[in-house]
Amino acid sequence: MTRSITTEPLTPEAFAPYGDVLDVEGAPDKIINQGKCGRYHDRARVDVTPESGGRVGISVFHAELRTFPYTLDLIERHPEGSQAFVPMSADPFLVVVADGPDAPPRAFVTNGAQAINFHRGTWHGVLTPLTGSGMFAVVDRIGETPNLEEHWFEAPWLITHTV
Ligand SMILES: NC(=O)N[C@@H](O)C(=O)O
Ligand code: NI
Repeated sequence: MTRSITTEPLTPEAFAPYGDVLDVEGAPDKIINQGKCGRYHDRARVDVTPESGGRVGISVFHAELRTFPYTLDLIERHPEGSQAFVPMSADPFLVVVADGPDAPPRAFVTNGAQAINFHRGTWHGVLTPLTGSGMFAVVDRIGETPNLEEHWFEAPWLITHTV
């Protein structure tokens, strides 16, 4: 049995229970660089549990592009750290989150000018680019522990998208 959900546009309000949306909506917090740059200051909660030996790191992911309908058969979470996906091309990508393994997932599509940061412990789908280079800077916890809990669905979710 395949269950289906459809995508919704990504907004900071809708995503708030799961993480942060990084964008340049509204006025910047600071104007810097001789007035040539707006700084949207401290807009994501990076958490790497240093007390458990974690440190923050920046990696680059180069992921294959995916298409709709997208079959979601796995969600995961990182109990010891947050995880940010920062696209290195101005392209929309799919962001899947869930309140728990037994809760229906929520699927968001970014607008091409957004990055996201999953809060520590947020159930999410893996990095899922849709168009562009598939290249992302990923800010997350570097440490000796796996920092990964996976849940494989008995029945996959089919994610559809209507433009
Ligand atoms: N495994 C890994 O580094 N990436 C996943 O955590 C992911 O969310 O894509
Ligand atoms: Ni992850």
